[in-house]
Amino acid sequence: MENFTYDLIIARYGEIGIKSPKVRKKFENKLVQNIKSSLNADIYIEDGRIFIYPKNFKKALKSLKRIFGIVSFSPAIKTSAEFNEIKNKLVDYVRRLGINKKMSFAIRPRRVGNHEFTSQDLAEFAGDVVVKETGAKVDLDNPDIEIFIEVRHENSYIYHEIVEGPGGLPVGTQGKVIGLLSGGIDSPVALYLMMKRGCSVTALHFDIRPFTIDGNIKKVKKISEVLESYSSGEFELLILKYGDVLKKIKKIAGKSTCIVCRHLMYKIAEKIAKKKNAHAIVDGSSLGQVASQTLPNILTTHYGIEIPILSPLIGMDKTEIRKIAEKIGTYEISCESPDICKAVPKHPVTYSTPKKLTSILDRMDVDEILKKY
Ligand SMILES: Nc1ncnc2c1ncn2[C@@H]1O[C@H](COP(=O)(O)OP(=O)(O)OP(=O)(O)O)[C@@H](O)[C@H]1O
Repeated sequence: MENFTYDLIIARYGEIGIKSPKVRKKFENKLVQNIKSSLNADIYIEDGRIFIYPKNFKKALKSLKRIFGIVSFSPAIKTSAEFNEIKNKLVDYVRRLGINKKMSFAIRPRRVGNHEFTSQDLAEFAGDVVVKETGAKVDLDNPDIEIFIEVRHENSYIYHEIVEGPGGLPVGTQGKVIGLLSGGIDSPVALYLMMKRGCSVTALHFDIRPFTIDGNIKKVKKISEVLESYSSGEFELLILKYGDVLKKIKKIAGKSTCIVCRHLMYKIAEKIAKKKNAHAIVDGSSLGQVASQTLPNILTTHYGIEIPILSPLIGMDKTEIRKIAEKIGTYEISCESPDICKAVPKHPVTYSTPKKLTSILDRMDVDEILKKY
């Protein structure tokens, strides 16, 4: 690909295409806006394809892998729908690709609009051009290389690569969530998955020092930078001091420290959700992974919270979560230093109840705590 100069990138979207025309238009516009916020380019949408003319090609190819909503894309050259012009460009293209007589190829034609030829005519013509130019053999079932020629109205596009995009929905089309972001492996993955489903994210990190090491904040900031690179500019990180609150919780809650700690994090997140116009809280809980993540504890920690608490990792095991973390680039950062909370009791409760939680909260001035956030 390095030897090539292309004219444009053709990007495809998936799920947006099956929406009603009104929703589709809205999502398409958001996708274009997100692409524009990530790269400097002229962009057009036509017949369910996005035509991107970037100022910096290399950077654009890298950026498109991180824009949700894009299913795949292809760097392409453009010419008219005239067979002679297609021939000239195609000859140049297969030369640069280095196709030779030992290789096999297939032409994959596509046609949109009214033309005097069919897709089959186009494939036969183009196949002939390539055979004459290179001596390569046609193999439609298992070719060494596929050459795509799309004729769209008065233009044609030639390409040979289909690069996988991240899929999902454009960030911002599904509103905003408050994401609880620790320095661990799980929560960055949870937030990534919600961005992939179209949510913009305000990430909250509760700074629990002195119950953790100083390096944790630096780690959270680094993780946030990675997450931000997938967000098309719709990500922010808020770091909230929580050490003094945790001190109080530990003193009063004893074995239930983790339950009360998580519940108050949700309470604070709920308050911030109202301020930020967010519609849900997201965390990285995965059922049974640690003591606070049993079903009774989940019920208790969620008690009295009036907006949904979403846990996209709830049914995943550690290996699955780790794989995604590696793929998106947060795993190594999360592993840089251990993310241990020194407030965790020796024997944390695994079966708590809302009644028990309420009795502990009654002994704390929760309103006073919430006022600070
Ligand atoms: N200090 C924190 N700030 C913000 N959110 C937190 C914090 N600690 C925990 N959370 C949230 O609570 C979830 C469960 O945390 P817990 O420590 O019980 O499990 P974990 O498996 O270690 O999670 P992670 O790998 O995300 O740290 C986290 O995934 C995260 O969403």
